[in-house]
Amino acid sequence: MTLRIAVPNKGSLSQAATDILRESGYRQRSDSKELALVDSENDVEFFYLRPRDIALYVGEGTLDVGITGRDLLLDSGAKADEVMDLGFGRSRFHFAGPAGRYSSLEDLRGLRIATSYVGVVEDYLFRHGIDASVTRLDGAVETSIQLGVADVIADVVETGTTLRAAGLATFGEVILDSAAVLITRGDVVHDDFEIFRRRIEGVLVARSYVMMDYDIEEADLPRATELAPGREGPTISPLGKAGWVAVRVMVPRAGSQRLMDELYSIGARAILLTDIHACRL
Ligand SMILES: Nc1ncnc2c1ncn2[C@@H]1O[C@H](COP(=O)(O)OP(=O)(O)OP(=O)(O)O)[C@@H](O)[C@H]1O
Ligand SMILES: O=P(O)(O)OC[C@H]1O[C@H](OP(=O)(O)OP(=O)(O)O)[C@H](O)[C@@H]1O
Ligand SMILES: [Mg+2]
Repeated sequence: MTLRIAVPNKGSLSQAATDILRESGYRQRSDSKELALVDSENDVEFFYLRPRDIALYVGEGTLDVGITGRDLLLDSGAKADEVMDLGFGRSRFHFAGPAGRYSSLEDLRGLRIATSYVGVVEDYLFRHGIDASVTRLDGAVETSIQLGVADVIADVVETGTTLRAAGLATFGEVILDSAAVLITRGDVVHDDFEIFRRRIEGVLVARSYVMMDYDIEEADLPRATELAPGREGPTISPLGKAGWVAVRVMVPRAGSQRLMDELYSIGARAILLTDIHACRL
C-alpha cells in the first residue's frame, strides 16, 4: 500500500510544508489547484487538505501521515499523535482583551470568549475550573470585541501585529506553544513511515547544523574538540604540514560564528563553514 500523506493546501503552513517535502526528495504540486499528487518513484501519494481537517483524516486512519499545527491537532480531538516538531509555523495561543482591562485568568469568569479553537479553549477552561461562554468564529476574531460579540478572544499570536492594530493585549499565561508537526495514528503505523520520517528528520538536522572544517596544531586539538565535539566525534585527517591536522565536524548553525571566533583564538586556521543539504544520522 502506498504511503498516503496529508499536506496543508492553504494558509500559514502550506508553503513551508511543501518546501520541506521537496527538500526531502518528494515530488510536490506545481499548481495550487491540484488536490492530490502521486509520487510513484517514492511510492507516496500527497493529499492537499485544509490544515484544520488533517488530524481528522489521520485519526480516522484514512491517511497515514499528516502535517498540521499542534494547536489544530489538539483542537480537533482526533486520535492522531504528534511524532515530530517540524520547526516552522511557530505561534503561541493566548487570551487577549482590550489593552489594560484584564490581567489574569480569574478575570475570564463569566465572560464571552470568541475563538476559532473552541476545543483548545474549552479544555483549558475546564482544566482551570473557569466558567465562561465560548463562541466559535472562523477568523478575524480580533474584531469581535469591537463589534460587541465577545469580551475577550483566544487566538494565535505570531508577531503580535494583529492584536496591537486592534488595540488588544494578551493576558494570563500562554495557553499553548504551537508549531507545525508531523502526525500519525499512534497504534497503526504504515511500514514505509520510518523511511519518510528519516528523510524529514534529515532535512531538519541539515537545516540546523553546518559543517565546519579547520586546520590546527595537533597539540591544540583537545581544546578544539572540547569546543566542537561533533555528533559522534570529529573526523581528523593528516595535513601536509608537520604537527598539524585537518578537522571536519558538524556543529549547530546557531552560534557557529562565535565558535569560529573561539577556534581561531586557540590557533585554528582556514576555518570553513558549509551548508548541509540533507543527511541520515
Ligand atoms: N501568523 C499566523 N496566523 C495564523 N496561523 C498561524 C500563524 N503562524 C502559524 N500559524 C499556524 O497555522 C495553523 C493555521 O493554519 P490555517 O491555514 O488554518 O490558518 P491561517 O494560516 O490563519 O490561514 P487562513 O486564515 O488564510 O485560512 C495553526 O497551526 C497556526 O498555529
Ligand atoms: O501575531 P500576528 O503576526 O499578527 O499573526 C496572528 C494573526 O494571524 C492570523 O490571522 P489571519 O491573517 O490568518 O486571518 P484570519 O483571522 O482571518 O484567519 C491569526 O488568526 C491572528 O489574527
Ligand atoms: Mg487565519
